[in-house]
Amino acid sequence: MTQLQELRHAMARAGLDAVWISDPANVRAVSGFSSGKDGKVLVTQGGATLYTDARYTVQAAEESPLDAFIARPPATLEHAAPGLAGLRVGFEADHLTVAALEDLREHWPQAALVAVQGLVQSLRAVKSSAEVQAIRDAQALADQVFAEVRPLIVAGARELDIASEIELRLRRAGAQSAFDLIVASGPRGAMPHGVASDRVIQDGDLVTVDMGAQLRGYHSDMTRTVAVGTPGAEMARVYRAVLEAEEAAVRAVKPGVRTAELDRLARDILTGHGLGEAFAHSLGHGVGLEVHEAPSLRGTSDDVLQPGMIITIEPGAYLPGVGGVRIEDLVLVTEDGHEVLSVSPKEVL
Ligand SMILES: CSCC[C@H](N)C(=O)N[C@@H](C)C(=O)N[C@@H](C)C(=O)O
Repeated sequence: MTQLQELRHAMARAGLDAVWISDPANVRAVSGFSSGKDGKVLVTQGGATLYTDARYTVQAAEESPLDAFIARPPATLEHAAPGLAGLRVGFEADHLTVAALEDLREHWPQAALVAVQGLVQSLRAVKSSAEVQAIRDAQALADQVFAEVRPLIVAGARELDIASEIELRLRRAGAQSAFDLIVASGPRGAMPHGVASDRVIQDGDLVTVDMGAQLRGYHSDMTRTVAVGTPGAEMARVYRAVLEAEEAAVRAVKPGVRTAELDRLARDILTGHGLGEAFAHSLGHGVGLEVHEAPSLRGTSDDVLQPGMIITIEPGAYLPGVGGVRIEDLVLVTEDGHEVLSVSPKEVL
């Protein structure tokens, strides 16, 4: 079943006649149009139209099988209005701005507008084989770039030097960085999202490198924490604890497992090492057209793993004023278990 067919089933279950898709990743998912931020899609039970403007006439025809209507608002909304009279039309409440909702109300006075959340996102959680290949390729590139850059992570280098080397190599390979590169050394490692700064790496530092490639619209995500010289005994102990939690959670990945249970498993191990409070975020998330997407591996999540999901497993421990460790793998849920897509070696400390 195509994503559009699945969406129509989901719409019927939600009692919707139509849905107005404005989230860029969702626009891309249902239409194939890669400039999702400059496009919208109206899906009804009988049709689907991509709305974009004249900058994208050629691109829309090349990328999307959907009928395209080339105009800017309000002409786009006026074009859609007659077909929506008397219908229940969903809009993406987690993306549409209040101003854009007012526009819909003004131009579609005869439609019943219904706030929906996660309608398309939930369909994106299970990847097609083409999507799995795209993410596999993005991760393979990230692994290759990490291997090239690892020797440059030495005392005297700046975090920014490492980040710019990674970005340059990704760019040269036709990709780009999936997010602002995290290179957090020494005490800066206590910031889970410590983007690269001008700090000079010191002998004895642990350095957390969290990087991903964006290739053909799909993302990868991986973290390695590496040692420069010999780290102190306390941070080496923290590293081993995080590695133990990470490996245990990866081993437990298989269809049918509740993601909240995985988070609990990793958290319990860190708690056993006195690091429960230091694990300041969720165990992981799905990865695809966005770096963070469904499923969520948060302790409060109701998500259950299914074959075809691609998730991260990334426990961490962050000690303010001292440093931090995160180790993250990108994992494909398979029919009978899992496959780890990230192959960069993990240090043994
Ligand atoms: C700004 S994208 C950062 C990507 C990074 N690999 C990452 O996912 N970091 C996690 C610590 C994170 O942000 N987790 C989220 C899902 C959370 O726990 O809320």
